[in-house]
Amino acid sequence: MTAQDSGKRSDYLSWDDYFMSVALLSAQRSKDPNTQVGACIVNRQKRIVGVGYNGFPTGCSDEALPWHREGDFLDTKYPYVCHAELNAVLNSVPGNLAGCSIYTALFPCNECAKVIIQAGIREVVYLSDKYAATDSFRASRRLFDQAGVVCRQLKPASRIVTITLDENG
Ligand SMILES: Nc1ccn([C@H]2C[C@H](O)[C@@H](COP(=O)(O)O)O2)c(=O)n1
Ligand SMILES: [Zn+2]
Repeated sequence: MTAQDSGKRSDYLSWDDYFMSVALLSAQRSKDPNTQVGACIVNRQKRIVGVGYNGFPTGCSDEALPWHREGDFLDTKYPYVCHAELNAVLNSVPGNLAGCSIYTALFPCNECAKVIIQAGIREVVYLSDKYAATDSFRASRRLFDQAGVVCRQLKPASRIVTITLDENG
């Protein structure tokens, strides 16, 4: 019997698109007004073992710290925000991340690159590389290259994934 004869749906999400969609859905939780990033860690058995998004550390109010991009360093978000990839690693189910892949909406910065490498993650799948020209992201590339972590930009099969939160489906 062919796939067509079986009646199976043909427009289901690929694994790559599915895991990136989970990362992007997680990003919707971010309070950052400028850039919302989500990350999803997947093990070799294609099981999701951690998700995260960019936000302030637990216990630090989303209203008491600044979300600004400019101004004195201490008056911007940068010294306070935890990146999506860091949170995905820290939120992961206790165990081993060795050999896992991380799906992230935005290519990891150098600080997250160090965490990803040290956690044993071997593949980075990203959607956007909008900060590729900055030193932080150039450093990440260098770290990943040396550590043998494979990076690939996802070219999604489906550009739009629709989720309707409606009790009638
Ligand atoms: N791979 C990345 C890159 C950035 N982030 C977070 C950190 C900030 O909340 C935001 C970047 O802010 P922007 O300079 O674009 O206003 O994105 C991350 O979680 N993961
Ligand atoms: Zn980072």
